[in-house]
Amino acid sequence: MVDIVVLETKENVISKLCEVIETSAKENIEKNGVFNIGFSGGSLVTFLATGLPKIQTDFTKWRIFFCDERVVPEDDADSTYGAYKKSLIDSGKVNLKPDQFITIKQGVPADEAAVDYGQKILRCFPGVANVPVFDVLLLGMGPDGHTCSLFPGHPLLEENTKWIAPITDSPKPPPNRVTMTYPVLNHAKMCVFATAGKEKADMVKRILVEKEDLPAGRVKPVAGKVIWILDKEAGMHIKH
Ligand SMILES: O=C(O)[C@H](O)[C@@H](O)[C@H](O)[C@H](O)COP(=O)(O)O
Repeated sequence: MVDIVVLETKENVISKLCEVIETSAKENIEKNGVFNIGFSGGSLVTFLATGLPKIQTDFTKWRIFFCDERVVPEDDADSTYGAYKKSLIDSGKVNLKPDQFITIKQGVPADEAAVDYGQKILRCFPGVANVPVFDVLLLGMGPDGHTCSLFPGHPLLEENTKWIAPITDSPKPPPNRVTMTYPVLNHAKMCVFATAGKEKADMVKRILVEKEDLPAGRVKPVAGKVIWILDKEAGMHIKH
């Protein structure tokens, strides 16, 4: 099921995004005692740094994974974990500790980091049948329609076995990353795109209106839902 929400401003997108997260966190913590959520990088870092401090939740029950991560040192400006550490942990804005972030192995190449990350995830989902079921995966969409580190025309789009795959030729720098693959994305309970800005409007139209086969458009959880939260600029071609 695909829900599309078009709101006036980027601030409205952030508020709606965090409202959705807050509701899911409450439900999953009440049911399972833990909230397994995946973070992406890019503008989502700022969205969450702005919105998460305002939500009501027990952050100590959160376990945060990465939908994709750059294979760089954590103190590198390109590190997605590094960006969240600075904006959410070091800032003291929310009650999250470093060990609540399931981070990738440092100092190894992408292929080794990917295998290790898949094993780390498996340890967090004991007894998982075939694919871990995340409560929420927060996704971005690049201007080329990529999501996570799944890029148009890349062989990784056809990866249907590995949960986490390496990429060493990312067209979006840096080149070396690990990424969740569609088997994981499409087994989540809920995937959420938070997308703002007129530079995304064309791609949003190609994916959501013209149904072109692009990476972000392939996110369709088999037993879950996907929500696109857009501001009016990114959603200018969406009839609502
Ligand atoms: O680490 C990354 O590069 C991200 O995970 C990436 O997939 C991002 O979500 C999109 O590129 C959208 O980024 P923006 O929202 O900044 O355009």
